[in-house]
Formats: sequence, C-alpha cells, structure tokens
Amino acid sequence: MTATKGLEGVVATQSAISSIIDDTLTYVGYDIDDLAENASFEEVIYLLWHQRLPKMEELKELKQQLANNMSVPQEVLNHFTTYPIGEVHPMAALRTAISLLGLYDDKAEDMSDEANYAKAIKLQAQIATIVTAFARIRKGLEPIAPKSDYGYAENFLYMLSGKEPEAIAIEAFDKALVLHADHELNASTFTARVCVATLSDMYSGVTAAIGALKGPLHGGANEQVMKMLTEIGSEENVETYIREKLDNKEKIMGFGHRVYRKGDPRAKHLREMSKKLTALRGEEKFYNMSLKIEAIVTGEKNLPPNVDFYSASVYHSLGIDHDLFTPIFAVSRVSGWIAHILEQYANNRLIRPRADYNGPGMQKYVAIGDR
Ligand SMILES: CC(=O)SCCNC(=O)CCNC(=O)[C@H](O)C(C)(C)COP(=O)(O)OP(=O)(O)OC[C@H]1O[C@@H](n2cnc3c(N)ncnc32)[C@H](O)[C@@H]1OP(=O)(O)O
Ligand SMILES: O=C([O-])CC(=O)C(=O)O
Repeated sequence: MTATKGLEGVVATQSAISSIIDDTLTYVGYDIDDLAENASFEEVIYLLWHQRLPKMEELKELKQQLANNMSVPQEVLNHFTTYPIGEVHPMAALRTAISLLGLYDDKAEDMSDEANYAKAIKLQAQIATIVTAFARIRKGLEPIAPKSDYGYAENFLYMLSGKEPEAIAIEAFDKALVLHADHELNASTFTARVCVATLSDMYSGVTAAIGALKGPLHGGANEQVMKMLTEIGSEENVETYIREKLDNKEKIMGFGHRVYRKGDPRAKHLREMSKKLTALRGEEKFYNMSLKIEAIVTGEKNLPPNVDFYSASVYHSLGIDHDLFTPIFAVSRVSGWIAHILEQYANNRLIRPRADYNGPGMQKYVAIGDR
C-alpha cells in the first residue's frame, strides 16, 4: 500500500452535484458563469438539492420555507451571551451553535427522507440567523428578526445591520452566495460525507464540515486575505510585502488550488464585483492592491487567485466584519454540504480508507519501571 499525500488525484466517490472538468465548474451540468449571471441563490439551493432547476411555484415554495424557518430557538441565541466577549471566533461560535441547534430539533435523529428534507430547510434557514445574531450579540446589540417577504441574501444583510440593504448590496451578496455554494469534493464537503457515511445525523455532518472549512488552507483563507490587505495598507507597499513573503517561502492567502491549474472560474466574477463595489465605497485601494498582488503572485509563481482572494474586498466593501467572511462562506456552502449529505445517504457505504503504516516494527511491551 502506498499513500497519496493529501489524497491528491484520488477519486473517492461518484457524485451528480457539481463537477470540475478542465478548469470548468458546473453545478448539475450548469456552468458557474451561467449561474452567476442568471440564477438566484435560492434557485441554486433547489438545483443542488433536487438536481434540476425549480419551476416558478417550486421556487416560491422554497423561498417561503426558508423565510418561515429562519427563527432560531431562544436557547441557542442565549448561549452566545455566555461566551467570553471578544474572544470567540465566529466560526467557533457557528460550529458550536449548529451542534446545539440539533438538540432543539425533535427530528434530529429521524433518518427518513421527509425528516432529512425538513432538517435541510432548517439548517439552511437558521445558519443565516445564527451568524448574524452572533455578530450582533457580541457587540451588545439585539438580534434582528428576519422578514418573511425578503429573499435569502436580503434577509441576511438586513439581520446583520438592522438596515434595509441597498439593491446593489443584495445583488452582489446573492451572487457571492451562488459562487460559493458547492465545489465537488473539497475538504469540508468530504468531511461532511465521511461523517454521515457512518449514518450519523445531518447536524453532525454540518458541524464537522464547519470545522474543516474554518482552516486557513480552505474557507478561512478569505479572512486571512483581508488581514494581509490591511497589513499592506497601500499600493506602494505591495511589492516589498509580497516579494518578501515569497522569498521566505510563505504562502500568499487566496492563491493556488488543488484542482484548478489555469485558474478558478469564480475569481473573475469576484474580481469584477470587487472593482465595482470598492469604487462605490471609495475604497479602490483594496481592489488596486489586489490587482497588484495578483500580478506578482501569478507572474512569479504561476499561481492564479482562488475564490477566497477577491471575495475579501467584496465583503469588506459590503461593510461586513472581517472575521465573518468565513461564516458567510459556510452560509452558502451549507447548501452544497446538504446536497452531498443527501446524496451520501441515498447510496451509502462507510468511508474508511487505509493508512500506509510507517511507524516502528513489532515491539515487546516493557514494564513501566524498566523503561
Ligand atoms: C475555498 C478554498 O478552499 S480555495 C483555497 C483557499 N486556500 C488558500 O488560499 C491558502 C493558500 N493556498 C494554499 O495553501 C494551497 O494553494 C492550497 C492549500 C489551496 C492547495 O494546496 P496543494 O494542492 O496541497 O499545494 P501545496 O500546498 O502542496 O503547494 C504546492 C507548491 O505551490 C506552492 N504554493 C501553493 N499555494 C501557494 C500560495 N498560496 N502562495 C505561495 N506558494 C504557494 C507551495 O509552497 C508548494 O511549493 P513547493 O513545491 O516549492 O513546496
Ligand atoms: O475545492 C477545493 O479544494 C476548495 C474550494 O475551492 C472550495 O471549496 O470552494
């Protein structure tokens, strides 16, 4: 047995949800460029969960189900007030809250298709409330109740700020949600599938996936990109900062990808959004700095930007706190995790690979006094 480091190139399952073939990303056969331009996030959720686009009535029903299920048990919101203020990362809070949410769902352990679909709706709806409520509670603010006539992106921005969001912000946020919804067998999705392949419940699968998304080599990179942009501070500092990092063999967050070689097709949409939104907010410097970083990293290392690079300046331009960038990734990606969890349940087999053992040979137990 020989191990493949990081499982690179290993095909671990069949899936009909999304594909990356020759650097083209599709959700159920629809090109991401097509969906980014035309589909709403709710349509994408339906597409991922049903493997077809919804008809008008089906979309209306899904939107209503999501809006009707956004309220979170008060106990879950109350527990946020017990955290040490300012010390808990929102991804840790989210991971804990989703696990806690399972305790208040009397169907959490019911593995019927109906119960799993009801859990899917609840999780997708309530994750938005959890992220926004935590963001407010940690600042001493009251959570804002969702509006039943708002779409998903609009409700998220409204619950976060308490203000009616501008049309341009809703449109940009909705597109960001579409772009992040699914991505074949990325680390967090694989984690979710491994978890539920033991026939564990959906809350466990999503909690495990959040843990995997949190790391800076995966979803956590978007927050790190913003940290880097803030540290660099101005266009003049880009060259020295980036070259020093590359010379020290440090990674530049938001660049590189395990699967894409020519580039991540999602990045160009976010680059465009970053250009538009930073200009609108008078914060062009973040876009200009990003362009300059891209030119150096791609020029020197042949590493194109991934989805996390320009999403940072997009979310910053929407006035979102930097440590909420990865929780927002989870708000979108939970749609993909759920699609994969349902697909795993539908054709399940325990996921249990082998390890190529490279420890010591056979040893004889030595009594503690003789070691
Ligand atoms: C939503 C997402 O998860 S997208 C990815 C988000 N993560 C990031 O942006 C973090 C930065 N990027 C990375 O760490 C990597 O490119 C990953 C994790 C995305 C992919 O990693 P892998 O396929 O395992 O590539 P690996 O880390 O082995 O890198 C291969 C080589 O490219 C270099 N490299 C890869 N990414 C970068 C980077 N961002 N900056 C500088 N060098 C890099 C590595 O140092 C390594 O060089 P070496 O062969 O000289 O040692
Ligand atoms: O596919 C990956 O490895 C990471 C990624 O881009 C994503 O999850 O969106």
